[in-house]
Amino acid sequence: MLRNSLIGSLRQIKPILCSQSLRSLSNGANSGLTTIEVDDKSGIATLSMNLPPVNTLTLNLMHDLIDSINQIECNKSRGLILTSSNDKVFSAGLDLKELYKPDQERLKEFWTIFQDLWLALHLCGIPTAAAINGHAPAAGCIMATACEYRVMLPDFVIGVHATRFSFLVSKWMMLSYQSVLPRRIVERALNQGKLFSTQEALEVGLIDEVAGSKKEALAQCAAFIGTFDKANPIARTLTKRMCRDSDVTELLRDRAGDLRACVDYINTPLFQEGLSAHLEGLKEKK
Ligand SMILES: CCCCCCCCCCCCC/C=C/C(=O)SCCNC(=O)CCNC(=O)[C@H](O)C(C)(C)COP(=O)(O)OP(=O)(O)OC[C@H]1O[C@@H](n2cnc3c(N)ncnc32)[C@H](O)[C@@H]1OP(=O)(O)O
Repeated sequence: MLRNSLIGSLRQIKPILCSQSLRSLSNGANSGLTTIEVDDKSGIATLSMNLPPVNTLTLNLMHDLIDSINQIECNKSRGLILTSSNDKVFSAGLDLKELYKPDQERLKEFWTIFQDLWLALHLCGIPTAAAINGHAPAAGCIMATACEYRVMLPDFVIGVHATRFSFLVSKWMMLSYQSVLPRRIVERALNQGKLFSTQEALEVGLIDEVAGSKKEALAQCAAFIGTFDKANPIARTLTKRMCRDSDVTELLRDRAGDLRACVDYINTPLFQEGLSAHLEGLKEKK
């Protein structure tokens, strides 16, 4: 019953490219904001975000990421490693400019594609790992928590600091955080608007390992993906999705309701004033 409902709901987001032959993966279908490199020996695909200066999740980057995840999954790669081609920032999270005094229709599209991206990553059938080679605040952290394993480089920060600028997070974003960290730590960290240093993130379990370089981080992610070699891939995929069922059901059950609540909240003076101050702060930092 649970399995059937899960498979049913998963069909909604099944990659539409799966019938095509995609052995040589390219980003022809998107605008080049991501790159995919498949290691011929291991069969593992590395998906890099490549939107200077800080990989903000714009509509275009999110579209590209979803296309790329679908391509990698359809091509039956052995695993997916998400990383950044910027050596200082993994992702700065959602594009704040999209949230400031937004055009209402575009805001709806923006939030819907963010939901899609999280679902695509969270339910990706193959093993996933994040090589976090730079700062990963807010939605950058949420993308990393949607992966199955996290390796991070030293001297960066990761976490959801939304409350610092009067943002809330959706329940599904909170559940994503909570799928990695104990609830009491999530509650405290979300309320504090805490960004964890690499070392703190390791201590609480937000990341699994620290790496000395990006090359090492990719190797550690690949080693993690290798740990599934003895598992039957279909059984593994179904098991992963069953484990994640309660996290995604919350969103799949009422995507429209989530969209409405988020759009309403983003339009409040509380949110807009907090965002305006945050954008000023980013400018003044210079
Ligand atoms: C009751 C109902 C409940 C319903 C629920 C309601 C939900 C409401 C939804 C609200 C949203 C939910 C949660 C939010 C998720 C997000 O992801 S919001 C984004 C948060 N991210 C940040 O705050 C990160 C901000 N950036 C930084 O801290 C730094 O940039 C950095 C990542 C640490 C990198 O620093 P550095 O390398 O020094 O680069 P900078 O010089 O700071 O930045 C370069 C330029 O990029 C611009 N920029 C940075 N981040 C963003 C961004 N997220 N969006 C847009 N633009 C960004 C920065 O301003 C610089 O621009 P220029 O000055 O023009 O060069």
